[in-house]
Amino acid sequence: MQRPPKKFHPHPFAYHQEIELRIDALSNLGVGIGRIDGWVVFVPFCLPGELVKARVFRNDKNCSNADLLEVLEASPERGEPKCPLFGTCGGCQYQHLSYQAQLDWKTRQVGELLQHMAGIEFPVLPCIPSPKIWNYRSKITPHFDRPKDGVIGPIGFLPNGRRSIIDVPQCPIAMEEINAALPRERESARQRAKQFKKGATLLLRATEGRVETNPNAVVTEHVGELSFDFLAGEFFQNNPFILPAFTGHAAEEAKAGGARFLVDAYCGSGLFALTLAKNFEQVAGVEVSEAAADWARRNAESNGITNARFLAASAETIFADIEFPANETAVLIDPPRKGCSPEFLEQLIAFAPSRVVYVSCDPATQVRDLAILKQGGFELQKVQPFDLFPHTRHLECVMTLTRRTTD
Ligand SMILES: C[S@@+](CC[C@H](N)C(=O)[O-])C[C@H]1O[C@@H](n2cnc3c(N)ncnc32)[C@H](O)[C@@H]1O
Repeated sequence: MQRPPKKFHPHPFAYHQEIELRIDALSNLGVGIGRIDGWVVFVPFCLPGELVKARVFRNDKNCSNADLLEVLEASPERGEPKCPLFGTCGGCQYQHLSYQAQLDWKTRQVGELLQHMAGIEFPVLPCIPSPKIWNYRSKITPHFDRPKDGVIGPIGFLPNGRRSIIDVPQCPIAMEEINAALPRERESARQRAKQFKKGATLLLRATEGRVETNPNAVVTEHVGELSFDFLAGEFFQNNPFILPAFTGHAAEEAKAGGARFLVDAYCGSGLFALTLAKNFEQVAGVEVSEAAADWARRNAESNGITNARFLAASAETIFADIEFPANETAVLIDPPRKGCSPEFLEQLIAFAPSRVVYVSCDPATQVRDLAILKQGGFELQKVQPFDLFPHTRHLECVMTLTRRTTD
């Protein structure tokens, strides 16, 4: 048997002990959870209901981690993964699960987070599917490590829980044009191996049917009747197929209470501010990246939108500047994964808008912030997950809150 790593803690299982267990649930990292005599064991790539054989590689304080060896009794939801690297590559967690079951798990995951983290029992609406479930990603960024003796090793992504990059020649969730360009880009990097003193990251961004590899090139994405220019290396939602439904839902939720004004905090290059602008008299966006705020202004102009202005600043500063009456204002927030800062939440509560539409790619930090907003006088009205990332554990979740009336 292979020798355990120095830090291996031998209880309750020996290093590489083979165990059989029934999987009960999936964690929010998409990993199967089972129990042996009440002790929790995490096993990736298996599904609820399955009986599996697994090999323990780590015991933590109150759980163990094991690699999947064999599925002894398969779930009826189990399907054939499309990618030969599924199980090795860290990009996808759910290719072996039917698409409907993926949606069901994502819906359930949000409900459980609400219950466990904030003590809120709330009916989460079924996760909205992506219109395209393969070849939907418009951006990938394969990496490679420092070339050795002038030769580049694997070019791809980090495998699950391990440190060395695995070679990814094709990626079935990336757009067709990205897969068509990938062999050429990988070969071109290999030809230039001597130029790289360190590891590097390649960029492949597909818009308008072509692939851009220069992060500073201007690219254009179309959402409904609007077009958005931005730099290829910058943030833009990377599943364009679902964006009309996603922004349409945000629009419905923001205008539902009859608000006349909209604040879009963390607005990037203006996706929500500009797609929602026709529903409001005036819109104000705030974005910390000077460059992104500038693109938002230019996108307003190129789309003929005259009722939106953008501030390049940290999100909380918008409240000092805003002249909209709070009871006629909806605030849309779409922060990075880490969620909102305490300063922002404090200012938002003090401003007390009539509605908040909170969009997030990490429902855990969203639920954490929701608990603060609830204490600050807001009531949860609707929870709608969207599957921007089929076959992965990721999702976007839109929560609508209204201000509690005092009478
Ligand atoms: C998840 S992205 C959303 C962007 C935009 N809503 C979209 O969908 O394209 C989050 C954005 O928040 C910006 N950001 C991060 N921290 C910020 C802060 N403290 N204040 C304002 N914007 C911030 C980032 O630069 C990024 O553009």
